[in-house]
Amino acid sequence: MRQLRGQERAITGNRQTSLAFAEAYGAGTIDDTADAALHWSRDRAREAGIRTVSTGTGSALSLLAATADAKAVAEIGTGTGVSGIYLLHGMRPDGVLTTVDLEPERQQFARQAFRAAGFAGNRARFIPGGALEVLPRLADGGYDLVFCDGDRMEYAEYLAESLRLLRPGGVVCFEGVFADGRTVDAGEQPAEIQRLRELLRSIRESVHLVPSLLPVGDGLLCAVKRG
Ligand SMILES: C[S@@+](CC[C@H](N)C(=O)[O-])C[C@H]1O[C@@H](n2cnc3c(N)ncnc32)[C@H](O)[C@@H]1O
Repeated sequence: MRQLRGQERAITGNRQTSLAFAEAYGAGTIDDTADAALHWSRDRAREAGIRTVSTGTGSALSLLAATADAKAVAEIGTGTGVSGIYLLHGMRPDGVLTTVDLEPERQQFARQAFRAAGFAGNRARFIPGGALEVLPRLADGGYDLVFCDGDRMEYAEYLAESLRLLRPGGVVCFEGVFADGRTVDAGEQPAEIQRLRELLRSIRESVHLVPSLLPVGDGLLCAVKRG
C-alpha cells in the first residue's frame, strides 16, 4: 500500500476513531437486561463460529425498525439471535419477528436469548429451513422490514423476494456488504464478492428503491421500497 502523507493519515485516523466511536455509542442503546442477553448470544455465536451484527449495525437495525413502525419483520439468518434482539427492540411492542435459519439449534439459542432480553414468546416466529424454500411461503406485502444476513451468494434472490414481501415504504437491509474491505479491493476476488458488487449496482439503479449504504459494522446496505 502506498504511504499516506501526514494530513491524509490524520484524516484516515480520525475517520477510524469516529467509526469506532459510532460502534461504542451503539453499545449503550438498549437496557441492561437486553445487553446481558446480547452478550450471552454473542458468546454462543463465537462458539458456533458465526459472525453477528456489530453494535453499530444493531442500533441501526433498531432505528430502522422503529422508523418503519414495524409490526412485521422478516429476518434471513437468525444465528444465535443478536440481530433479532436489536430488531425486536425497535419494533412495535406487538410486532412479530419472523426469522429463518438453516440451523434449528442456533434458533434455540436465539429463542432463549429473546426471552432473556424480555421479549414475550409470541414476539418471534422461528422457521427452520433454507431461505429460498421458506421466503416464497411468506405473504406478499406483509412485511415492514426484511433483514438479510444468510448466504451472501443468495443476496440477489433475497432482494427479489424482499421486493415482493415488503409493503410500499418498507425497508430491505443487507448485512456485510463491505466483506471486510474486499468489495472495494481492486485485486482479484471470489464469486461472492462479484455478487455483492452486482447487488450494490442493481439496488442503486433500481427505480423501485431509495438506497443508502450505511458504514456501520461490515457495511449495511439499506433501501426503501417506493410507494
Ligand atoms: C452471520 S450468521 C447470522 C447472524 C445473526 N443475524 C446475528 O447477527 O446474530 C448467518 C446465519 O445464516 C444462516 N444461513 C446460511 N445460509 C442460509 C440459507 N440459505 N438459508 C437460511 N439460513 C442460512 C446460517 O446458518 C447462520 O446462522
